[in-house]
Amino acid sequence: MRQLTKIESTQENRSRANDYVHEVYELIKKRNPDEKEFLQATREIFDSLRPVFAKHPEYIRNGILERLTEPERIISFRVSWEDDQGKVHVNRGFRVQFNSDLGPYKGGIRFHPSVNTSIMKFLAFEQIFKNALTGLPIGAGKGGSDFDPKGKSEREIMRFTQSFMTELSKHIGPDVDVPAGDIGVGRREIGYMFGQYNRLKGGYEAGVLTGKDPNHGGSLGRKEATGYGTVYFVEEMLNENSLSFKDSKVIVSGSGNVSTYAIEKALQLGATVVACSDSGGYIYDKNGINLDTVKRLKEVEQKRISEYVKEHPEAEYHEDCTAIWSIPCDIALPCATQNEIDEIAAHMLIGNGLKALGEGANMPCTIEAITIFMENGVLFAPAKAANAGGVAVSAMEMSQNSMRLAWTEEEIDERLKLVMKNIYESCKTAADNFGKPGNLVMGANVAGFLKVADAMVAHGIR
Ligand SMILES: NC(=O)C1=CN([C@@H]2O[C@H](COP(=O)(O)OP(=O)(O)OC[C@H]3O[C@@H](n4cnc5c(N)ncnc54)[C@H](O)[C@@H]3O)[C@@H](O)[C@H]2O)C=CC1
Ligand SMILES: O=C(O)CCC(=O)C(=O)O
Repeated sequence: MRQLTKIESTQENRSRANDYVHEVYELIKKRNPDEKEFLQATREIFDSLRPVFAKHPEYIRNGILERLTEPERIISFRVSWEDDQGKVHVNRGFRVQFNSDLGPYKGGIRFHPSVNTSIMKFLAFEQIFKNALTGLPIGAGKGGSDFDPKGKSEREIMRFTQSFMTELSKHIGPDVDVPAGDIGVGRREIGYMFGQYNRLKGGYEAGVLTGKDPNHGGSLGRKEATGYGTVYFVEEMLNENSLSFKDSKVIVSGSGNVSTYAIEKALQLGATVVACSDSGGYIYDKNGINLDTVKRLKEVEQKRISEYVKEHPEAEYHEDCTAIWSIPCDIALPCATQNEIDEIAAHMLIGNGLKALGEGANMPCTIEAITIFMENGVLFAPAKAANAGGVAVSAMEMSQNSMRLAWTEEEIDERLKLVMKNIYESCKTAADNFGKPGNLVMGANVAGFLKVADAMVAHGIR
């Protein structure tokens, strides 16, 4: 971590920093008026960075904020495909290549009907800071399509994914841009994309995608990494405050990749997980949900979470997934999607005794909800830091692919734990150095920013 405390932050520097941040934010609003998720993500960062610019006028001179908030490249393309009945469909594909100062663009692919430019840009923007925090050599990107995988047959998913990759393949490569999974994209879709990429290139480029099956070039531990990493990070934060997962009551939203393995690790650390959800509703079991059933329903049978109560009549199912936050708990892990916790949910959780929250999903809490948590003394682990374990193990997959070898599960887990611990320490130190001890939101934003800003200065104005 850089030595930051020696530089004076004078009144003049502070007001120049405020003016700079204000001017750039106004510019971004003007340039991207309809991109509410992107504006939300930038606003949260900007609020943290004022003190940094007061101490580092060189970042203002180098136009870091203007450059950091404009993607290096946005690729948008048509994805045509044929369904099982022979009907032709057209979806829109995206890849936002946001920043390459620390390494090849790196970030997941999302298939969900809500995907649009704003959501792609917010996710790729968040990825800049998250990837920087890992300390690994990866830049930032994100991609996806407004394709809805729900209700599609196996062959339809394959045809769509191949068509998507036929265009995307022109823009990626092991040293250029390395996509992975996100909502709606797991090992199966990565497998189809990998097959299609190599078919088009006429070779075998192992490092072009991560999240592959460990039997076919993937890393052990990648599937578990985001969920496990989130719990490791939260456990660091809890321990610092003489708390732990042991004997605590936990709620995890979602029941996909991140949620499943966050639940698994929380259980291993002695917690009781009383609720989880999908986009249709949530299940609640006061004695603790059965993870084996959730895994089978979701990973194998691809069913709705409502099916759970057929096998566990002692549990309750409620439609309206947002009501999951009305259940009393000590620790909440939102692991489903953006803005799933608003002010109302935040007040409910606090009223029911919430002690800590860890963001497994990207930007699951609104800015207003974050403020409420902080003002009420809830320990808060922000997504950029807490869910960085997934991309960290992706970077490890890239290393293994380059070396043409495979590390063991234990080796990956040790490395993941260390990365999460280091991220926690960097966030804590940055928050201390900038006068907001314990504020990990500010700490994550500042620590990630400094890493990438220094690289941008070193690489010249471009
Ligand atoms: N897969 C990864 O390695 C990483 C994922 N993330 C983030 O974690 C979140 C979840 O991603 P994955 O688990 O990969 O996706 P997934 O597709 O495996 O699972 C998403 C889950 O969320 C549920 N869901 C969607 N909207 C919901 C809503 N409004 N309320 C309740 N449940 C809802 C879905 O039914 C599904 O169970 C996303 O925000 C993603 O960007 C972040 C870092 C890495
Ligand atoms: O593993 C990766 O490259 C990307 C993970 C991701 O999309 C994320 O961290 O949000």
